[in-house]
Amino acid sequence: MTDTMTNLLDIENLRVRFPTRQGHFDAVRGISFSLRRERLGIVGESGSGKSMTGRAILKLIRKPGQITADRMQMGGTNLLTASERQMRQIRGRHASMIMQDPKFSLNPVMSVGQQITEALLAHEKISRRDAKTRAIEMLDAVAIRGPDRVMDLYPHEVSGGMGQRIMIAMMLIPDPEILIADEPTSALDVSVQLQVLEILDKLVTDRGMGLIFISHDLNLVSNFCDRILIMYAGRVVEVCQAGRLHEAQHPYTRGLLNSVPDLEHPRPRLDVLKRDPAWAEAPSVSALT
Ligand SMILES: Nc1ncnc2c1ncn2[C@@H]1O[C@H](COP(=O)(O)OP(=O)(O)OP(=O)(O)O)[C@@H](O)[C@H]1O
Repeated sequence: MTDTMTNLLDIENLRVRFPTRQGHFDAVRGISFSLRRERLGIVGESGSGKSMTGRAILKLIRKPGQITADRMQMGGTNLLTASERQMRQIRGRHASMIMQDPKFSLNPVMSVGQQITEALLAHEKISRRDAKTRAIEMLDAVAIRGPDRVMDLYPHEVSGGMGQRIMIAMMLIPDPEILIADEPTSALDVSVQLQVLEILDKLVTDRGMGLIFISHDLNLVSNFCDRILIMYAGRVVEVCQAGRLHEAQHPYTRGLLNSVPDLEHPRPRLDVLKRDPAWAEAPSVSALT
């Protein structure tokens, strides 16, 4: 049975800092959370520090950006002291990240089939022929119709939704325990969005993965995730169980909820989100479990 109570990840007092001409800018300002085998949503407006949080977990912040924390533990590994070599292994085997636009992540001069096959060969001791069969099975697993044909296509020949599913297939090759998805569906139209979400959902349920789902769309996240961190100005202002979002207390969360159109209870005008400078100064709410 999958152990659902052990934390896959513990992050305490994480900061991401960028030096600037005027001093420094803290994109993430001391946030704490843990991840179990669950769907954890991170929501907030543009610039609130969601992507930097996701990238910091895999130490993918580009220089001169700096990551500091009191603790960053992924299973048995202390991420704070892990070398770049160890981090590459972690990124390959334990945790993967799906970005918003797959076109930037796929190699433009290799066919889809070649990319998946090469990735499989790099991770497993199998023959090229078996790798090809597995690649077709993987495309099939992420609901790609006619996988044989898709194997021969190049990234520019596939649609956004298909590209995103191919990326998910690639990310699953090492069978990671943690998947970080940064706005994975925001470039897709609604029906394709749902297909990609279904695939991610199945992965958490069937493989017992922990998913960090980053989005600016509170509505989407509340339907899809188990627990939600609401970020504002680099801090976590509120933590909610998705099913209890209607009980959210923080005015920023309430504002995000009220600025979403509701088809069942339409309002003549949506609320404009008002901001209070005090929100940015309040201490970050802990989401450790
Ligand atoms: N290299 C950099 N130097 C200075 N500031 C940076 C740098 N990279 C990012 N930032 C700032 O860090 C803040 C957080 O960025 P981040 O990408 O995490 O936001 P986000 O919540 O994911 O927003 P979005 O939804 O737009 O992606 C932003 O204000 C951004 O301008």
